[in-house]
Amino acid sequence: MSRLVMVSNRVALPGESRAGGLAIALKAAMEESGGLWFGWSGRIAAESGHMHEIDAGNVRYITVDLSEQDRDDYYNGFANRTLWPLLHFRMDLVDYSREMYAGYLRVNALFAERLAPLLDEDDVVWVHDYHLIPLAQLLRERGARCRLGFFLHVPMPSSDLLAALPDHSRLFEGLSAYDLVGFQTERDLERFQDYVRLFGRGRVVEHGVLETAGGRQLHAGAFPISIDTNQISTLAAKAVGKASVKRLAASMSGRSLAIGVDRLDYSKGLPERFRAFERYLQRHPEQRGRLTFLQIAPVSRDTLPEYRTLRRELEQLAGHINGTRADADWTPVRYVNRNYPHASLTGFLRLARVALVTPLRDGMNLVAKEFVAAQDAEDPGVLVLSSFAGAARELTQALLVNPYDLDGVADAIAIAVAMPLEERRERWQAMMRRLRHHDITAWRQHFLATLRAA
Ligand SMILES: O=P(O)(O)OC[C@H]1O[C@H](O[C@H]2O[C@H](CO)[C@@H](O)[C@H](O)[C@H]2O)[C@H](O)[C@@H](O)[C@@H]1O
Ligand SMILES: O=c1ccn([C@@H]2O[C@H](COP(=O)(O)OP(=O)(O)O)[C@@H](O)[C@H]2O)c(=O)[nH]1
Repeated sequence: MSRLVMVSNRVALPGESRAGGLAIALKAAMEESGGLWFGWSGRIAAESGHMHEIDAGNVRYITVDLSEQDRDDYYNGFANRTLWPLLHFRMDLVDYSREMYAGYLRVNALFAERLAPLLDEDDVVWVHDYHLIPLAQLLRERGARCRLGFFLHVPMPSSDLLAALPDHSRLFEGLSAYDLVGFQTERDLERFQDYVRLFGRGRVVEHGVLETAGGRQLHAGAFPISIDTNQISTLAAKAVGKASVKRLAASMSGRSLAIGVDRLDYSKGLPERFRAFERYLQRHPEQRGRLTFLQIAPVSRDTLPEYRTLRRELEQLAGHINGTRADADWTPVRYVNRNYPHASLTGFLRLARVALVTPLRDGMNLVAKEFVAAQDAEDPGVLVLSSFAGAARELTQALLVNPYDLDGVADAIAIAVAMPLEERRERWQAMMRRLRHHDITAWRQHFLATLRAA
């Protein structure tokens, strides 16, 4: 069997636990299959390029340090201030400069330089996410002849938005050096095909087979990422015995819990969610005091101005809602900027009657899937899910909402709180069937089998 080489900006090193779906999903996939995981060490050094090696179980981790300048231009800059907002349909937040783009290409070239000598011809290399779009081309230029696949974890936006990026054709034509390009959903794939046809100087030979300007054929498909369903389910059942979970349960004083769990990111629709919860309290005064909303929001990319502004806005909103709506013995919103490990987080999810997963745009959203897997089959909670999350394509039995429609989200919360047990069970069973079948192992195997056959 050929060796699997995963490449991603963020590598989940042994013992590390930090919010972020890509790292959590790849960790599960990597531990199952073994191989090499290559990426940024997360460390800053005087110069870029120093490598670290760790062997743990069947996985070898090789990571590279970056200089402050490279981190700022590549990760903070072009990846997270240009591509991230663009790919999440937020043109208003896109910040582009040639310097940042040059830094992005420089770090991709450095990764290719360090990785190419480690590759064998029969390796299968799987590159992840928008940080590393040009990597295949740079590896090929350095002699890599193995299979190369790419998976985009974030949405692929409408082609008109992509076309607004300076130098977009150079960037996206780089994808043609891969043998297979994977997206989260069919919609993402369709939008990419539109881009290739309308702006990418290429042609759609047939659905899933593209020809680029240079005449190279490339396969593309939808591969919705998932979770380790059994593991989350088992962990959640065990977690209810943990002290942190028991304390949360005791603190509810018989009230129901609504939960949100998201990195503190503007794509997650948190201000809109807080306002929708406030709207629920206004529109349903009879339910006042019956539901407490716990939002767990570990800080993310917190040196970037957009993220700091969001943090201030949420602090104000939580303060405003609590100041105007709380009672002496009830605080409507609990807002926590901590990162919890899965061992307790899954227990929190299991305690909740309602989960609010209402991103404005999200590639997939693993929290939505984890919430379903964490439920007690006898008394499952209700998922309120944005139709703009990739997960909504699969979890169709959730209460699907438009996160911009505050009244609609408020009504969905009220419906969720009042939903009879029978209906909750039916919806949950259908979603759980899907997740048992389409788990992280199925995702990895499907992508790799398609890549090997491409
Ligand atoms: O590494 P960070 O900059 O701290 O950000 C965390 C990750 O955020 C994004 O996650 C995406 O991948 C998830 C799994 O496929 C998906 O469910 C979610 O919708 C996406 O937002 C980002 O794409 C990753 O590269 C980051 O590591
Ligand atoms: O305190 C926290 C908050 C989140 N997460 C995890 O971070 C991941 C978030 O992935 P998702 O796909 O929902 O969004 P992303 O952050 O990748 O955009 C999920 O596995 C969460 O369980 C976590 O471990 N601890």
